Amino acid sequence: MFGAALKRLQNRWKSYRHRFVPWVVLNLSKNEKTLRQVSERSEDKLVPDEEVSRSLLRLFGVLLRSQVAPHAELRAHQTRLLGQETSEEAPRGGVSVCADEHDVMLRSLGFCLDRKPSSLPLAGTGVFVTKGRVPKGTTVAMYPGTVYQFYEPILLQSIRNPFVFRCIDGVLIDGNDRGLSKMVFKSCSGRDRMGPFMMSDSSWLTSRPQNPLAVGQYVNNCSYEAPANVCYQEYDVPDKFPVQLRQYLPNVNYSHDAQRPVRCVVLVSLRDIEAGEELLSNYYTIVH
Ligand SMILES: C[S@@+](CC[C@H](N)C(=O)[O-])C[C@H]1O[C@@H](n2cnc3c(N)ncnc32)[C@H](O)[C@@H]1O
Repeated sequence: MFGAALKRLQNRWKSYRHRFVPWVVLNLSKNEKTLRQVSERSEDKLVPDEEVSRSLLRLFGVLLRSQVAPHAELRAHQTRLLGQETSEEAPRGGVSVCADEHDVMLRSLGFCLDRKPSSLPLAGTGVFVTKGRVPKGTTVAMYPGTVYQFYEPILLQSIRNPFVFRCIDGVLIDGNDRGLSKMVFKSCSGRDRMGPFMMSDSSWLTSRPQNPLAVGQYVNNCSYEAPANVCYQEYDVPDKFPVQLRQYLPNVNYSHDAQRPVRCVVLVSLRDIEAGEELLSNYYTIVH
C-alpha cells in the first residue's frame, strides 16, 4: 500500500513541468487553480496556429510597410528580388517615414505594451498593457531567444539565467538579453541570414525591439492574489511564412538545420485585458 502511494506521488511530481529551468525559485502558487493543465502538446493551444500566423502576419506586414528610412533601400532591394510590386513610396530626401513601433502596434493590434516595474513585490520588471485593450484569445506577446533542442549544450548560458524557458517537448528558449546569451543569439542570427534577408530579429536585445511583441520574457509569474491573464503557446513557424517577414521573428535555432522549423512561443490572453494591467503568466504547467 505504501509502495502504491509512493508511486502515485512520484508520478504526480514528474507531471509538473516548470516552464523556467531550475534556477528560478518562486513563491509557488498555494492553490492548484493557478496551475495550467494540458494532456499533450497538441492540446496546449488556446487558439489554433493559423490564428497565431494571421495575427503575426498582420503586424509584421504593417511593420514592414512603416519601416524607418535606413531600411527602405534594403526593403526595396528585397522586394525587387522577390519580384513583387510595392505600393510604398521611397522616403523623400532621406527623411524618416518611421511610424513608432507602438503606433504600429496600436493601429494593427489595438493595444500597446511596455516594460515597467512590476506591480508585484520584488518581481523586478514586468510587461504592461499601456494603451488600448486586449481581447481574450489574442496573441499578446512573443517569447524571444535562442532555441535549443533538448540535446544541445546550454549549460554555460544557463548559469544564473532566469530566462531559460522550457517548452512542453523539452525544447529550451534562452530569452536572456545580456552576456553570453546575447552573443549566442546575435551570432546565430547573423549565420542564418540569406543574402539581403534576415531570418530573425535581434532588436529584442535592445530597449527598443522593432517587433513590439518581443517582450514576453519579462512577463512575471502569477500568484494566488493575481491570477494569470496570459498563457504560453508553442508555435512552429510554417514553411510558407513569407521570407521578407521573417526579419521580425525574435527566435533563432542554436544549430542551423534548414529542415527544422523555428520554434516560437507566443503568449495568448486568457481574458480581456485592459490598459494599465500587468501581463501575468503561469510558470507551472501540469502535463498529464
Ligand atoms: C523570466 S524572468 C521575468 C522578468 C523579471 N521580472 C526581470 O525583471 O528580469 C523571471 C524572474 O522574475 C522574477 N519573478 C517573476 N514572477 C515573480 C513573482 N510573482 N514574484 C517575485 N518575483 C517574480 C523572478 O526573479 C524570476 O526569476
